[in-house]
Amino acid sequence: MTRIIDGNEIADRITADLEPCLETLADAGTTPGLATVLMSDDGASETYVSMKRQACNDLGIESIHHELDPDAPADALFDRIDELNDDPAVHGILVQLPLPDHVDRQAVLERIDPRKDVDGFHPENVGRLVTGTPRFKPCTPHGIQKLLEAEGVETEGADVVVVGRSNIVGKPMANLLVQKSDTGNATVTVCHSRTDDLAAKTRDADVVVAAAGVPELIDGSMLSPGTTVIDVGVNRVDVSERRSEDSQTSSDQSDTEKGYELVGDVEFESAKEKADAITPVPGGVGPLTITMLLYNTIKAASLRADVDVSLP
Ligand SMILES: Nc1nc2c(c(=O)[nH]1)N[C@@H](CN(C=O)c1ccc(C(=O)N[C@@H](CCC(=O)O)C(=O)O)cc1)CN2
Repeated sequence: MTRIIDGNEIADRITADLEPCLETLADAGTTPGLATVLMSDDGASETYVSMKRQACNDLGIESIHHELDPDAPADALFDRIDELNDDPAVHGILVQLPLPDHVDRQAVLERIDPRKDVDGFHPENVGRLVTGTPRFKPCTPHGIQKLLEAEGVETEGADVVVVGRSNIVGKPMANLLVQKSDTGNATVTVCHSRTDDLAAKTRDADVVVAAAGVPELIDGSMLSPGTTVIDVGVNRVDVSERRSEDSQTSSDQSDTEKGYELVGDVEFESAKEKADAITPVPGGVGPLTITMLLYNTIKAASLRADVDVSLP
């Protein structure tokens, strides 16, 4: 029987375990603060930022929000980051990606004080991750590690295929999984758009992490029985397009109202027939991404205050 992994439930458990960390910090006179910066009018980015702010408010992390016009010059964003770097109430800074084309993303990420880089994207933090001394693990791959751990999926000696080589998910995921650690020790293959015979690679895997950003790239025919399938894709697909593509696909009422449907990088119905365990979209990896951002913000505050909060 295939296990459908409940990301919301795992995220809720980790969030509950973060509460005592906040109490310890409060006793030391610190309330963690997360600054979110949105320079986009993309609906998905707006949704993710508001989910992050809500999660902060629910847990007791101060949420400080900044919005910049997507047409503003890049310097406006650099100036805002400089202010947030200097603000003692801000422990973590998150610049929501993607950024407008005229803004140099790497320059932005490098402008953030690495001790406030709760995304873990600054080169200093990437270097620390690769060398096995992480400060902030990037939220989505860290969340996937937590999810595999919670589900009892052994990574030691496992063949893991990561599909996608982004700096946000694919590369840090591969790096975390090869580390000498209880949640690592895997043999990792990273596949991407130039990989020859992707299906041959995924069929050999014990665990597939699909993070290519291509709707339903992986289907059941590309998996062997018993695989654990982690779907990172959160693709918004036009409801009318989807209906005409596949008459069997049923969209619910709320999808029709929104005008789009969320589709993973995995074709869920066929993959479910082969997988031992699989994450759904929505309700799989996404909630963990938010929770691990809270985790990193608490870690940033505890490092600054020099207080051991015993993070879960
Ligand atoms: N600065 C960053 N930008 C982006 C990151 C990131 O980690 N840091 N990751 C992605 C998007 N992302 C977070 O920002 C994100 C994506 C999806 C979810 C999520 O919970 N999805 C829900 C469905 C939500 C919906 O209804 O649309 C789910 O899967 O259940 C959270 C965060 C790109 N940018």
